[in-house]
Amino acid sequence: MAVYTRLGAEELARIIEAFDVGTLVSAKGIAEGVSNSNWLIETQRAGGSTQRFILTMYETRVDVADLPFFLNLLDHLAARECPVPRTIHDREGASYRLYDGKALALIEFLPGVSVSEPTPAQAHAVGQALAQVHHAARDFSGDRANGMGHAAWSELLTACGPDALAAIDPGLGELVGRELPLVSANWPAHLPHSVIHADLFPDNVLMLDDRVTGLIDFYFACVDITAYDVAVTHAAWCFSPDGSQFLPELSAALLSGYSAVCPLSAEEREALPLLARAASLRFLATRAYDWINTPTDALVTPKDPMAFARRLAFYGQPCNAKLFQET
Ligand SMILES: Nc1ncnc2c1ncn2[C@@H]1O[C@H](COP(=O)(O)OP(=O)(O)OP(=O)(O)O)[C@@H](O)[C@H]1O
Ligand SMILES: N[C@@H](CCO)C(=O)O
Repeated sequence: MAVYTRLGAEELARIIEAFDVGTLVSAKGIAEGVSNSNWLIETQRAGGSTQRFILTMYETRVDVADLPFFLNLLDHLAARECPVPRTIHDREGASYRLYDGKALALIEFLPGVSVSEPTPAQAHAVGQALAQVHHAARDFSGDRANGMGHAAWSELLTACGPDALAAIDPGLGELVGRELPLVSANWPAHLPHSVIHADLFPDNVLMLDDRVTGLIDFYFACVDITAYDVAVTHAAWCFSPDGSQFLPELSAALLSGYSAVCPLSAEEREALPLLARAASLRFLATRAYDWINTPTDALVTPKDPMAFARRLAFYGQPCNAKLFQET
């Protein structure tokens, strides 16, 4: 249950009064998500029309200093027709407010659901939407380093320690020990950079049939290698959830959707197998760390690190490098 902060009806009504959105008529805590507290808010204008919003209270993971980057980015992308929620500024024009020492923001509610068994048509639409974001962000002036780059994966995996990794799986330490230095040594830093989402998993995409209605949860967004975001999205969408099965039709559809909007250069395609190994390491690292460090009585169930160890092993096989080449 991801509502860490309890807010009473009167408190919520006072918070909503700071925005020119009418009066609060309902507020429901949202169970999905693990990082922040989220409420689905409904308000009513004097004329009787109702509107829905998402109220987010940022808990420990998001640094308040990064909020202008995330929230300005949403407004920049929304203004360029990307399917992302607009932020609602308060009556003083601020995109977030502080309440009881925590930051909160009100954003547009978007319809749609997160799919759990994507079809090729849906993967194609997601590829297109990702490329649309990369394209629309080209003239975004904000800058933010990737806090979840290879230094962070190394640190997290070192903090796990060999014994804990071996307890997850006997072969995990060896896999990580081989892949981490390989990815660092071959990092294609010369490739084009842009603002990237960096976490575009199915649960961060809202869809209606084959249409993307919302890309959400931009709280890992940063400036990094553009093709790395394609690799992250590929790793997130093109396998069975446990990583044991590669889904070639989803892969082809995602890549063709992306390239229809932003063609991938030969150099980017060449680098994608390595970037996909990097993406697998990134999620393996955070998942392994959480697996080891989440108390057994916590409300949140940690995600399986092996699902990304399997992806890492898949992308590391030379015969699979060709899947990123144009077909
Ligand atoms: N703009 C929106 N429109 C509609 N629903 C939304 C919107 N933003 C968030 N949601 C809903 O709230 C849920 C939680 O949002 P989100 O994924 O941003 O939470 P989080 O705790 O920050 O995420 P995570 O655990 O993935 O880091 C989503 O799964 C979705 O159901
Ligand atoms: N999307 C990530 C969690 C947020 O970084 C995962 O599935 O491991």
